[in-house]
Amino acid sequence: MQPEFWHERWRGNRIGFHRDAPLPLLVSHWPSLGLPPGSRVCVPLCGKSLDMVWLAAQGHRVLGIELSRTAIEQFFAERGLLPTITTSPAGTHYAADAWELVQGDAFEIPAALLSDCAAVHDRAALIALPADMRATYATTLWTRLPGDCRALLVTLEYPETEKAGPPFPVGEAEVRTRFGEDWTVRLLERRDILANEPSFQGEGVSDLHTAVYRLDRKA
Ligand SMILES: C[S@@+](CC[C@H](N)C(=O)[O-])C[C@H]1O[C@@H](n2cnc3c(N)ncnc32)[C@H](O)[C@@H]1O
Repeated sequence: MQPEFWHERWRGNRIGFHRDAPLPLLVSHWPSLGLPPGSRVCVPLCGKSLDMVWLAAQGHRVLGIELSRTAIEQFFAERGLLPTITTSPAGTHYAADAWELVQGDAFEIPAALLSDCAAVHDRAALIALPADMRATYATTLWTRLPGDCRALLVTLEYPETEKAGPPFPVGEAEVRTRFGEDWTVRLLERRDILANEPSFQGEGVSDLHTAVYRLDRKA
C-alpha cells in the first residue's frame, strides 16, 4: 500500500471506506475513555472521516494525519471552512475551528506534534495497512504518543484467504502482539457484522466481525 495507491483512490473518488455518519461503535464506546472536554485526540490515517466531526462535538480538539490533500480539502470544504495553512517538518497543516489536519506520512510524525494528544481514535487505519506496514505503524506513531494516552482501536476480522485487503483482517492475538508491550489492551466488544456488509458477502467472505479495543499507555 504505497502512497500512490491511496492518492489514486482519492483522485478517482473510490473511497468506499468513507461513512456518511460517525461510527456507532465510536459513539457508544468513546465516553468510557473518560476524557475531559478540550483534550486533543489524534486520528491517524483520518481521511475526511465524520468521526472527527463527532469528536469535535464532544468538545475535543482533533489532530488528523492524512496523506491525501484531496481528503483534507474535502473535509474543510464540506464544513464550509477555509483553513489556515502552515508547514512544518511533519507536513502541511490545515487548521480551522477544532480541527488541525496534517497532510503527511503518519509514520514520520514527530513525537513533539503528538505530545499533547490525550487519546487516539483508530478506525480503518491499522486495518488499512498490510502486515509489514502495520508493524511500522505500531513502532513509529504509537510509540511516540505521550505517557498517559488512551485509545480506541477498531478492527475487522475475517478469514484472510477469502478476500484481498484493504481492509485487512487483524485478530486479537495480533493486536496484543503489536501493542501489548507498551499498552494495556482490553477488548470492549466484538460484533458479527456480516449481515450488514453486502460488499464483503459479494466478495465471498463467510464470517465477518468487528472488534473494539481500549488501549491505555503503560507508565
Ligand atoms: C481506509 S482509509 C480510512 C480513512 C478514515 N480513517 C475513515 O475511517 O474514513 C485510510 C486512509 O489513510 C490514508 N493513509 C494511508 N497511508 C497513510 C500514511 N502513511 N500516512 C497518512 N495517511 C495515510 C489514506 O489516504 C486513506 O485516506
